[in-house]
Amino acid sequence: VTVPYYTSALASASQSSYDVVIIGGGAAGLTAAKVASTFGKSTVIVEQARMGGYCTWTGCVPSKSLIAAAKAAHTIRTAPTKFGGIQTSGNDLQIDMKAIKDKIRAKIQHIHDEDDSPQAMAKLGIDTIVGKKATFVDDKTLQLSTVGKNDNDNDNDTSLLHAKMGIVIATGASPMEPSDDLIQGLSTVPFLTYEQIFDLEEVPKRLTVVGGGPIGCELAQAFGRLGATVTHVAETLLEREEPEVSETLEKVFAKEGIQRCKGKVVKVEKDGNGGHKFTYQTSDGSKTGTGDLLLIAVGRKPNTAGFGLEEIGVQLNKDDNNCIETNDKMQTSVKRIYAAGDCTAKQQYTHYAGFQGGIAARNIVLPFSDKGVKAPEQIPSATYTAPEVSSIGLRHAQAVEEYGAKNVGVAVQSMSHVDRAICESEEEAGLIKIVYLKKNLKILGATIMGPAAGEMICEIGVAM
Ligand SMILES: Cc1cc2nc3c(=O)[nH]c(=O)nc-3n(C[C@H](O)[C@H](O)[C@H](O)COP(=O)(O)OP(=O)(O)OC[C@H]3O[C@@H](n4cnc5c(N)ncnc54)[C@H](O)[C@@H]3O)c2cc1C
Ligand SMILES: NC(=O)c1ccc[n+]([C@@H]2O[C@H](COP(=O)([O-])OP(=O)(O)OC[C@H]3O[C@@H](n4cnc5c(N)ncnc54)[C@H](O)[C@@H]3O)[C@@H](O)[C@H]2O)c1
Repeated sequence: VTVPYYTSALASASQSSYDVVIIGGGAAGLTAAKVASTFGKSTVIVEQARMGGYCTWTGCVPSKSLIAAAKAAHTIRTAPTKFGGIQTSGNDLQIDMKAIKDKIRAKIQHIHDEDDSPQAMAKLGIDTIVGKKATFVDDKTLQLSTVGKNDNDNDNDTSLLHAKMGIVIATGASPMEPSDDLIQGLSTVPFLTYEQIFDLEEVPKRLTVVGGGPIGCELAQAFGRLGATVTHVAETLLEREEPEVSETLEKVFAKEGIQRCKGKVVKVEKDGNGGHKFTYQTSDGSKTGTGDLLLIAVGRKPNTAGFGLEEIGVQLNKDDNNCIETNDKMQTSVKRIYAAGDCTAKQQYTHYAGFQGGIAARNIVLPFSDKGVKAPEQIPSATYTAPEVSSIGLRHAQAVEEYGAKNVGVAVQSMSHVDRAICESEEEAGLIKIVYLKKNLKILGATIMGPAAGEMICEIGVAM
């Protein structure tokens, strides 16, 4: 697999001093720039790789596009049983992974060109410097260096950039690649993360997915539906959701033929046939399994190292993967420097990253207006498994812990009683669960599992 990482340096910056300087051209940086520019401030984004960040290139856009293709394959396979009167000729659906990949690439390019590119930014009056890495010199100054040159190169290609009002750090996060202390032998066995998986041109015969978070669950199901024999190793599926979600997803995965290994991978090694063997720890001892291709999806770590943050006094949270500490105005421990998005690791979602970016920029350009705008704690999120899972606020157990069992009510509706779900043949798996305070019926949290759960949760968000 080859992944083109750097776009050509495309500098549209016309000056060396701006009101607001933003590091990172992902969801957080783009929204921060749009807000600062809307307030009439001169604004520049420095992006070391590709405008649009990880969501566009290796995250939401390719994953949701792949999931859509997998859903189409699944619909064709299951239509005869679900709806009757629709015939398919056996089970031999043809999947051309290269063609799917090419389509995904085209969608990425479309979104990049329209929404994220230097040209799109220029139309909004925002300058961009692409292909340069920003490193802090002090709280107002960044040094820019060409990406790809190593530290020992005699790099004449550096310049300084000054921020008159403030800087927003929006540098995102990268896949966690566990050391050999955590997964013995991992460094000796080829594996992929989400940074490479969307470049596959063939459906892997036997795919081992490690990790039961959103990435592991979404991709295990998608590749299963596209024809891979998937082994999914994870203690629990979507452990941050209500227990009913994990239980239901287990049943759905079993029905779709995904082999589940409930435990933690502790060791991997080559199996001698071009594949791998893994050992995982379960409640009743260690077990093994094998596969051809290994996908590691065990979390993402904030990009906060190697560009001078600590040297200028920006505090990192050592207990939380060295994410950047901010107050609720998205301001770091250094007054003129703000941070937003995955590098703050609060919750890693595109919409939240954008929201935080907007708050950071707004608080830079209007520092003296009231007390500043704050980022909310409760945000809706959705995981695009089938059925979709969305949630907001507290889970039942969290609400009980905070308010006491006798004060908390729960309303649960199974999808099997929802007429709309029955019509769509989607009633088998899913629920709507709302957790509330009994005394005033205030909603504390909600979970939806079912078709379009990601859309439906917003209504509850508005109600909250
Ligand atoms: C497979 C996958 C699927 C996902 N699906 C969803 C989804 O469905 N819904 C959802 O809400 N979220 C999803 N996410 C999460 C989402 O992608 C992130 O929350 C979002 O991209 C965060 O945006 P950001 O701006 O903080 O960072 P990023 O998008 O990571 O952007 C950071 C940018 O900063 C640049 N940069 C870093 N350091 C420097 C430097 N020193 N100088 C210059 N530039 C620098 C990087 O090159 C990068 O382009 C998914 C993530 C993955 C991996
Ligand atoms: N639809 C969406 O909004 C969406 C989709 C994908 C990713 N994301 C964002 O990206 C973040 C990162 O996703 P992720 O799924 O990589 O991470 P995650 O942190 O959500 O989940 C990782 C999982 O891997 C497990 N794990 C760790 N080590 C393991 C081992 N050795 N063996 C087996 N399991 C192991 C953990 O217990 C955990 O459950 C998400 O939390 C989310 O914020 C969002």
